[in-house]
Amino acid sequence: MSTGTGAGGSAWKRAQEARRHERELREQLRAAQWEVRNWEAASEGERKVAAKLHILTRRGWRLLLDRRWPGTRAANVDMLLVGPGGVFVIDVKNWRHAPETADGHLTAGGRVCDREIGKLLKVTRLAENAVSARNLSPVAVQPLMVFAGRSLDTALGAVRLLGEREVTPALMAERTRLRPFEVKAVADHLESAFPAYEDTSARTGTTAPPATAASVPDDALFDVEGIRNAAVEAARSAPIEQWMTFLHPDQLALVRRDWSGPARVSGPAGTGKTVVALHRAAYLARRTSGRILYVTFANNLPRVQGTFLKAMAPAVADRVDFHSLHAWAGRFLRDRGVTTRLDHAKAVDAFSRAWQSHGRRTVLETLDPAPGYWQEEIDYVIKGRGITSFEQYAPPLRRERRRTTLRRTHREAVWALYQEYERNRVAKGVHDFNDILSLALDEALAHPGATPYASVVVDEVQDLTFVGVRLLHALVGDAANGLLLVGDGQQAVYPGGFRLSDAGIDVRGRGQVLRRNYRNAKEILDAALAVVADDSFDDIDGTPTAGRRDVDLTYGDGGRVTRVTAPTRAEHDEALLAALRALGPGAWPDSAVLCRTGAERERYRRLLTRAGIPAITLEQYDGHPVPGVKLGSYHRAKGLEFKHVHLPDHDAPATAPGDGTDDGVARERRELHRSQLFVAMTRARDTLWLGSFGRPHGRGERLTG
Ligand SMILES: Nc1ncnc2c1ncn2[C@@H]1O[C@H](COP(=O)(O)OP(=O)(O)OP(=O)(O)O)[C@@H](O)[C@H]1O
Repeated sequence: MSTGTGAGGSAWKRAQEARRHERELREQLRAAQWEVRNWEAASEGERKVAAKLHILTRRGWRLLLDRRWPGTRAANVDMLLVGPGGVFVIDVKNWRHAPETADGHLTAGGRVCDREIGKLLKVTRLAENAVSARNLSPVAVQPLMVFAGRSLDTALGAVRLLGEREVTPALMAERTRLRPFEVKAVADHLESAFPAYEDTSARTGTTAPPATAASVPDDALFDVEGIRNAAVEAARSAPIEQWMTFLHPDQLALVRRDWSGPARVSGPAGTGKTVVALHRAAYLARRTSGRILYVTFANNLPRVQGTFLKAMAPAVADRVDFHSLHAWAGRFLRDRGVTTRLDHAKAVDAFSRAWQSHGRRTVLETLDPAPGYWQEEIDYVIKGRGITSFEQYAPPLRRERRRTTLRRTHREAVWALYQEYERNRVAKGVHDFNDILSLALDEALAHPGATPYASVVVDEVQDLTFVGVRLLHALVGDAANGLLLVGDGQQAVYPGGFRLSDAGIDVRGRGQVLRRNYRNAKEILDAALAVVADDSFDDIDGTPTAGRRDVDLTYGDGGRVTRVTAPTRAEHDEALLAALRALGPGAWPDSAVLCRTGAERERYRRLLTRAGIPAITLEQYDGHPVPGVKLGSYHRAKGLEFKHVHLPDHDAPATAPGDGTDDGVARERRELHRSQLFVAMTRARDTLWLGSFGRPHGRGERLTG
């Protein structure tokens, strides 16, 4: 065995490598100190920090020293640093007393120094403004206050406070968001936007420093090991996604906009609404000392979106709370000391009993003999809209997105069923999901200002109920930049609906529509739009919208839609497995199998397991990459996307032929099915697999175009 191959040998090699690296870093620091030595505008402290940061310029960063603050005659910006980790606006402090942070204030030696923070934030805004011309999101611009001669790493609101020792490792550890040509373009742009204040040509001096023993730094504030670890860490982590840094000018304008009250962002599938919502949440978090609440309906999405925000804006991520609406409402009530007893199973039982005594053999059965439709009527129309008296429910109440005409006699029967359900539920001493929202709304209205939220961002708003939206509105009211509602009425996957104006939310003049699709290949979007082409819908702001909408595509041609029709279910399933195997394990993490129901999802989970194809459910997925195919229902797939999407049995009929369902009810159900299928299809970026198989009684309907 030769030396260097055993464990001891490789440890020796590593130690040698570490020593070489340390020597190199110390030489670099010495060279950097030499380069900034003539920087006369700077204090000694600034020079020390600049020398530390100068080391980064060997790793693709650009350091701009002592820049003029545009629009002022005398003010300056100590440093602007642009590199793989983004743009940093740096204020160097060389204070006699150690900086301290408490209760949101910065102090030193008993003196409050908040003005310094305010000044840095102001100049950061100017830098944000400048780089927006390069389509950079504000999240890519971070304010740093660096303390010469100190060792610390903390934050005050959006400002990170670092010691001279910590600053270099901290910046090296930032995940990569700019590629070399982008660093150059952004730095060049900033160089002209923030002109040099003094003649800082000394920073570009190239004369080699004399290699005397006296100039070798022996500096406790130079963290060689920290730098080495940060470099290893940075090399290990993948660059963050492009959309986490760069936005389309239309998106950027929305993210940075000042809204005088509640606002609405809509747009067809894949047009970057969630991207705008996430950047907006980060932007708002930077501008307020309050917290931001980011809410969706589905309970798996908050985890995923929280993971994304952490990657794109780690400095503010801890001030944005991601929750599903119901989970948040439950927590809010608990915090307020309101007792609740949410018990879905018992509530369902209360309804079943009510149906037995007040639904069956009534006029309701002539429209739909199955109880599901009537339970939805109670959940989404009556309780979802907070209706508490028959007078409110009686005609002419518009039942949004409910196609079936309910005459007065029908509504009376529904009301009797509802009252019986409520009696049964109360007798069991339990609450249903709608009760939780209503209780939370009452609590929020009774105690305005009871939550710490400065702003609320709602994603997938079309799936919330009227009461849910009112609750979120109640948290911030009509405050400027308070409520942002993001979503697309075409992607509603639950029955029923509401209009914002009925909820007292006025977004007139504050609504924006996004039109550029960044997700789907053309063939996929065409196939999906064909499904809903004839289904016009009313958006929550009341705008009537045609099913087929104008969308600008980012990805032109390309993409593949595969339709497989098998004679039997077994052959259909085999074809699905063959399609997954053809993709291969490398593609599985960005592939999904989506099903209409949870039961179907379980069925396909078993199928994949038996076939040896690893799979994780969307309930388990939190936005971090994991090996294996994602498996979930259409409902759970909302807001997500995958390179390859498979929809087995995608055209299963919404209603069985001859089951006694009224035409209106059947039509409504088919429409909802099409919306759900549309959502599932538009999750696909590159390939879409649509499976169907012959059913004994035929398909019952034709779903796809
Ligand atoms: N400016 C951008 N540059 C590059 N990609 C972008 C940009 N904006 C959005 N995207 C990408 O477009 C895709 C769709 O974005 P997003 O999920 O925000 O759309 P959406 O409108 O919320 O979609 P849906 O309503 O269908 O859920 C994502 O892959 C996102 O990364």
